[in-house]
Amino acid sequence: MVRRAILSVSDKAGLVPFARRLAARGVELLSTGGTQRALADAGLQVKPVGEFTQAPEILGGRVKTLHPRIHGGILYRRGLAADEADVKARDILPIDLVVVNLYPFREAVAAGKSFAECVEEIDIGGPSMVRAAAKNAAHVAVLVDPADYDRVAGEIEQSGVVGEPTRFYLMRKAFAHTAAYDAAIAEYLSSRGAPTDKPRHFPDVLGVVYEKAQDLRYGENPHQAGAFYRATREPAEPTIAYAEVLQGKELSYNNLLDLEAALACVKEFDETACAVIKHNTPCGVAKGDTPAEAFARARACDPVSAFGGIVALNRPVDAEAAKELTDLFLECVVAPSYTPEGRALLAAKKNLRLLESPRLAEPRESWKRRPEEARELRSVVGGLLVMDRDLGRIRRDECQLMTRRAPTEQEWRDLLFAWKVVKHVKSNAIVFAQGDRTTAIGGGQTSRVESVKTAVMKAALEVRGSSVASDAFFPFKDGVEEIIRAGATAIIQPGGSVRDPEVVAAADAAGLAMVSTGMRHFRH
Ligand SMILES: NC(=O)c1ncn([C@@H]2O[C@H](COP(=O)(O)O)[C@@H](O)[C@H]2O)c1NC=O
Repeated sequence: MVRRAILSVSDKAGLVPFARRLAARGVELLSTGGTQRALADAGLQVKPVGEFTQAPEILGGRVKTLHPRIHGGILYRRGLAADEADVKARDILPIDLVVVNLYPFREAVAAGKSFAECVEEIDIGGPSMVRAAAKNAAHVAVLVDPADYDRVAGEIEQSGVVGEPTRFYLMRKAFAHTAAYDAAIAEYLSSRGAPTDKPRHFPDVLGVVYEKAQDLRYGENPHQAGAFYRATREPAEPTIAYAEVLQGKELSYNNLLDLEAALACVKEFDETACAVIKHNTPCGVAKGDTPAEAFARARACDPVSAFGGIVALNRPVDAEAAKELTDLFLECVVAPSYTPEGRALLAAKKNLRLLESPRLAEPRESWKRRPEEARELRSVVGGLLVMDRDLGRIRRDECQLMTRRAPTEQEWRDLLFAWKVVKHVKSNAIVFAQGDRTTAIGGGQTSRVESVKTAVMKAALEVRGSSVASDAFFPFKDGVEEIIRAGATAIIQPGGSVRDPEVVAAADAAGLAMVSTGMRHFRH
């Protein structure tokens, strides 16, 4: 029976209605300063912790619940003679429900508060109660997330107790909560040698705590088990990790990888755009006046590869786009939303996995990244490689002209389009583009010239007159010569090869325009 609850929360969302439901079931409420005031202001009967412990809050709130009457009441093993004798001898009353969420330490760091202010936001009493209650989950329920209030209140209303499955669910959640909290503190402290130091870009300790979103049928191949973990807090930018699955077969490991690649590619564009991905690399990218047109143009770049592809669109899918999409066998589609007609048409393709990522429709400026979201992690055996995500973008005025001839206006448009796409193609990467669409893509080859040849060999569209992006410099002039042979007229590339003079001479001899970005976009 839940007789007594302690409530001590920084995030007061949902607190009052929840406490009201507890009080209605006769649960005695104990609470700390701010939480107690919030409850009392709402007209609830609530006992201040200081009154319960006969020890007032001291040190400006640093010590409020750290008391044997609180921790004894939480931790004693109900029914164990020795513990029962202890609590009786010391007049310790049971606390069967602990409702706590912690000082907003991460928010203080994100807000750029001083070291001393951030340290003051390290919660001590809260995690102690959470850990105590979680340890004693055989007898006590612990709530760290307002999303769970309703479930717990419902159980207490039904039976007066919180059932064992819920208590153990809450126990797991509580330790994950304190682990993530402590990991954030460790990472913050290890990112500087002394309080006044400027934080290091990469901390000495990486606080990586992810929660399992789902077990996957298997990993990259059926003999490899797989699971998908996601950050405990949803990022502000569009992400596959928090996209809603509207229909279709279960997502696989490879689907998730490809969806991430598709999403990353369309996120480059503010205008209506579509990316078709196969094996984690684009096989067609295009802008269009409508989503339907963008998809049709992207698909046409490599219609053979588009079969079984993964598609991302950055505009709502309407009936017209849905008709185009259902015309082809696709594995997955992700878009910011679907019109009811679009949704109904796509529903006919039962296996097609349909995902909705509403943040795709929000302006790029609102995609504010926390530091950990600007990092990319990859594992090696026994280690993690960490780097900044490739968020590099180039403006036209940042490019340097390498050749005698400068690009025409149309070529500039095509070059900058191709440059946005080439970043997402596996290295060595070569992208031909013309008229806001890719006309040929060559990637994943072990030499640059091979990537050019692959692009041209596979081209389903006319490549003559295209402009070309290369993700890294040309080590030899052979790649450029192949581009010239294909009839392309302009090139954008990082520049910086010792053989740049030969490469430029080849381009000049053919009347090509070539610009350098000074930025490389390897993607291994
Ligand atoms: N010092 C303590 O004994 C203590 N006990 C609970 N807290 C925290 O105080 C916060 C609630 O404070 P208030 O009810 O005053 O708004 C909660 O985030 C809780 O985790 C404490 N604060 C910090 O350690």
